[in-house]
Amino acid sequence: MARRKLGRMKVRRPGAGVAARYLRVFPGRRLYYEPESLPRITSEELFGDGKPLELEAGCGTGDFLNALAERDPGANFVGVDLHMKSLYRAVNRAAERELENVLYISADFNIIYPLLEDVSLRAVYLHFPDPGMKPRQEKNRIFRRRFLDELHRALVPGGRISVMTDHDGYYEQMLSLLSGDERWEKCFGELSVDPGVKSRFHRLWEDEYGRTTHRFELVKI
Ligand SMILES: C[S@@+](CC[C@H](N)C(=O)[O-])C[C@H]1O[C@@H](n2cnc3c(N)ncnc32)[C@H](O)[C@@H]1O
Repeated sequence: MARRKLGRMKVRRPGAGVAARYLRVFPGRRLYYEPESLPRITSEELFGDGKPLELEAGCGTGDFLNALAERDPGANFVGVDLHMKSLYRAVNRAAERELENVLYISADFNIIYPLLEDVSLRAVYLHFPDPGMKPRQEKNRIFRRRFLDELHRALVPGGRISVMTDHDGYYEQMLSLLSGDERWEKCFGELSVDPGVKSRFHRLWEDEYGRTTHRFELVKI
């Protein structure tokens, strides 16, 4: 099945109050040229408290992140994605559940790094990232050397990156980037966090199309 077919879905635009509460938009030009004009991705700046912070890169419709937030009110959760319709769905569902500890940001994760503070994130999730439809789009992948360097800087000691992908080629590239990188404890197999809810793409690839999910965690040493 063509991957792009998965993008079709009907979503209602959130009302102004819901958007103001749950959605932030960080335009690309501003993020790239004037990141200091945007809020930093910390619990203090985004939620006004000092709770541990977890982040999902390419959160899509937020099914996984909203479930994490509902399960753990003692922490804050931020989802970042480029696709506004997916974010609308994530935001609408956060509002329906009256979650107080989740926020969604419309932004390109590949240029968001200046907003991440050192030693500030407890966990990062990268689940079913886009592999790119064409070879020339592979350069837009999120999992690359800079991703590992910046997240190693931003995670607390013992902090985790959780990765899942159904894409064999992307998985091979991840393993090759990780070979010889001794900054992480690498754990393959079941993930340590399972909110009991699969993300939209996890359901699609695993349950509907029977694809195998590669999964691993990197724990910052
Ligand atoms: C295959 S979907 C997976 C979504 C979700 N993690 C899930 O498992 O259902 C990949 C998501 O990554 C987002 N994405 C791709 N490149 C991105 C980037 N550079 N910055 C932020 N989001 C990105 C896409 O918009 C899409 O929602």
